[in-house]
Amino acid sequence: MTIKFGIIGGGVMAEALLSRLILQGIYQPQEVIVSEPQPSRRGFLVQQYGVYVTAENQEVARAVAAEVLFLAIKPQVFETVATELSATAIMPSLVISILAGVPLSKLEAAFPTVPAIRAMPNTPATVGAGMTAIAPGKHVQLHHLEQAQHLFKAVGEVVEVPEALMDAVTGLSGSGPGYVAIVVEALTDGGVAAGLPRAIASQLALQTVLGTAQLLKDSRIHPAELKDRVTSPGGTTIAGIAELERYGFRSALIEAVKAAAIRSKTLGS
Ligand SMILES: NC(=O)C1=CN([C@@H]2O[C@H](COP(=O)(O)OP(=O)(O)OC[C@H]3O[C@@H](n4cnc5c(N)ncnc54)[C@H](O)[C@@H]3O)[C@@H](O)[C@H]2O)C=CC1
Ligand SMILES: O=C(O)[C@@H]1CCC=N1
Repeated sequence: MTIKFGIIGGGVMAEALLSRLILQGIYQPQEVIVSEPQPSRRGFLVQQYGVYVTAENQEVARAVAAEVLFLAIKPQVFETVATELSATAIMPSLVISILAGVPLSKLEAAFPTVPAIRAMPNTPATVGAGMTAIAPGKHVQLHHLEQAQHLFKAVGEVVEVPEALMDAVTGLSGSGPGYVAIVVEALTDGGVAAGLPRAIASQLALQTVLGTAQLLKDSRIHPAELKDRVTSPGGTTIAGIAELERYGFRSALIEAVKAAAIRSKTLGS
C-alpha cells in the first residue's frame, strides 16, 4: 500500500490526530509513516496503531514523496529537522505544520514551491472534539486547503484565519485545554474543600464544564446571559462570582491567552 501521510515527530499531538484519523478511516495504518527518535515511543505507535515507524526523518520524506508531510516536532528543533528534510531534495505535495509560532515564511524557505499550511489544532482532537485553525501559504490552491480541512474536520471543527492571527489562536484554543484542565481540577479541589468526596467532586466539576460548554454552543446564548440566568439575587452564585472577581479570575484568563500568544510569536522567531 502507498504511504500517503508522513508524520515527523510522534509525540502527544501527532498521536491525538493519528488516532482519530485512523479510527475515522481517513488513513489506513499502512498508509502512515512516523519518524520518532525515542525507541519506546516508536514501539508504542506500532503496537497501538499499526503504522510504520522509523528513527530517520529522511525516510519519511522519501516514503511520502508526492503525498502529505505533517510536521509535529517541537518548534525548537524545526531548523535542524528542516535542514535534514530539505537535504533529501524530495518535495511532498503538501506540508502541514502544527508547530507553535513557526511562520509560513520559514516553512516555505525550507520547502520551496511546496504548498504549505500552518495549522494549530488542540488535544481534544483525540476525541473528535478538536478545534483547528489553518492558514494557507502562498503556493496553496483550493484543493490543498480542502485536503487540510478534510483532515482536521475528522478530528473536530476547522476555521481558516490569516496567518497574522495564528499566534492568538495558539494562545486561545491551542493552549486552552491546559487552562480548562486547571479549571476542572480547581473546581474539584473546591468541592473537596466544601466537603465532597473527591470522586464525586471530580464528576461534578467535569460534567459542569462539559454541560456548560454544550449549552452555550447549542443555545448560542451569550455567556453573560447564561451567567445572569444562574445568578439568583442574594443567592449562592453571586457569592461565588464575587470571589472570582476579587481574585482576578477573568483577567487571569485574558492575560494567560495574551502571554501564550506572545510566547508563540517568540518561539517562531
Ligand atoms: N500539545 C499540544 O496540545 C499541541 C501542540 N502543538 C504543537 O505540536 C508540536 C508537537 O507538540 P507535542 O506533541 O506536544 O510535543 P511532544 O514532545 O509530545 O512531541 C514531539 C515529538 O517529537 C520527537 N522528536 C524530537 N526531536 C525530533 C527530531 N529531531 N525528529 C523527529 N522527531 C523528534 C519527540 O521525541 C516527541 O515524541 C509542537 O510544535 C507544538 O507546538 C500544537 C497544538 C497543540
Ligand atoms: O504549549 C505549547 O507550546 C503547545 C502549543 C499549543 C499547545 N501546546
